[in-house]
Amino acid sequence: MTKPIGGAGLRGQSAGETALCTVGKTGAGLTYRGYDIAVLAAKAEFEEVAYLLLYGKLPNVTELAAYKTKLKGMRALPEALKTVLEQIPADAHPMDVMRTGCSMLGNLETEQDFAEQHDHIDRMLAIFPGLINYWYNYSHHGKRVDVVTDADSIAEQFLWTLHDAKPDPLHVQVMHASLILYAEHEFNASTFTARVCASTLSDIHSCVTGAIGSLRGPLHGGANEAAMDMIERWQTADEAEAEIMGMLARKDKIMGFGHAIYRESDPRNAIIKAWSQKLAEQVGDTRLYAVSERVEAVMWREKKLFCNADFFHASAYHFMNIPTKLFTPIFVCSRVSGWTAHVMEQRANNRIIRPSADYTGPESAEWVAIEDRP
Ligand SMILES: CC(=O)SCCNC(=O)CCNC(=O)[C@H](O)C(C)(C)COP(=O)(O)OP(=O)(O)OC[C@H]1O[C@@H](n2cnc3c(N)ncnc32)[C@H](O)[C@@H]1OP(=O)(O)O
Ligand SMILES: O=C([O-])CC(=O)C(=O)O
Repeated sequence: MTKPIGGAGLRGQSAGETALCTVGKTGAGLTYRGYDIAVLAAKAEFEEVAYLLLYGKLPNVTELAAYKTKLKGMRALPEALKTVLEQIPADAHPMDVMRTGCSMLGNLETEQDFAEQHDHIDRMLAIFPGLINYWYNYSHHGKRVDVVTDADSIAEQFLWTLHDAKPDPLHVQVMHASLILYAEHEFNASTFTARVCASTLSDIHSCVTGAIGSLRGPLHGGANEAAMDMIERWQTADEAEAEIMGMLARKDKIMGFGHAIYRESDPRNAIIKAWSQKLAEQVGDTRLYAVSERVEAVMWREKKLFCNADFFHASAYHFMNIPTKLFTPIFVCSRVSGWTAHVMEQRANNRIIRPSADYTGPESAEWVAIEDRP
């Protein structure tokens, strides 16, 4: 079934060109610069994919090693940023922490010229995992974690700075796949936000700060947390089925299902689902994976709605002992690569993004002096 063109949410309308990504072009596929997501997720490290998006080609051995060394050297948090993070309370939303952290970084290390863009982008990629986990550990456990670790990759750095220990290699492998799956997705809401901001010739931190705000919402990146909150309420697959049937009858939105572009499946789902199953076996889970699978089956049977990238990410992250509130910040640590690739693409061929609106207000209104108004 093809989706109708036009209508609410600019659905089906082209809002520009990109050489970065195709979404659902053959009905279900996803490619980054022509490479199939399934191949990238199976064979690449996240840094290779970030390099592909940001520098235009897959790196060779020397280029990848140099890129990882560069990123490794950019992990330290400025003291002023630590001070700001330490002021943010434990009950703050971690996406608000990401937004503030990114904005503060822009105050401390302001992009003065677009010629510096690559260095600022690489700095954000390198610093974001430590940034959120420094705040998390300080606000929740009173602990100042060292974010300058020996972690070999962004995937490992996230888990290492979260748990303040070298992570399980299987978990690092899953994180690479997860970061690759989340890296880029054409003109989704947060990327479009970044491009609109870039089109005014604003600085890179403003583009990313705005994008973080868009990703925060439960209809976009926030769905992975919302999915987790939902599935962890259920003890058995049968209970999950009964509850989902009730939610559908009440016309509730089921988080982690449906998509604005894909019609029959999200190609990222099968990949993260397989990892979730493997992790379930590792931790001896007999509940969450079974619950998730049943919800998937019921949603397809009842509504022909399929899991998007977020649904099985919930259980996968949970099995790796990642607190639910940090799920969407991981999305940021990944998608910053796609956002900034789009910012550079926008800057390279810019015209300010300024669509028109169909006016629906009154034709003309008569001025009434304030003392005469009802
Ligand atoms: C990484 C990501 O950002 S992926 C998206 C993450 N977001 C979520 O998982 C939130 C839940 N999903 C949704 O809200 C939607 O599916 C969106 C926002 C992703 C896409 O929205 P739209 O493009 O407007 O959806 P679409 O046009 O396909 O909806 C068709 C119908 O299915 C319904 N529907 C879509 N998704 C869901 C859902 N998750 N649960 C229940 N019903 C749904 C819609 O309400 C709509 O019904 P209607 O015609 O009676 O109004
Ligand atoms: O494309 C979208 O609308 C949402 C999405 O899946 C993403 O940003 O990864």
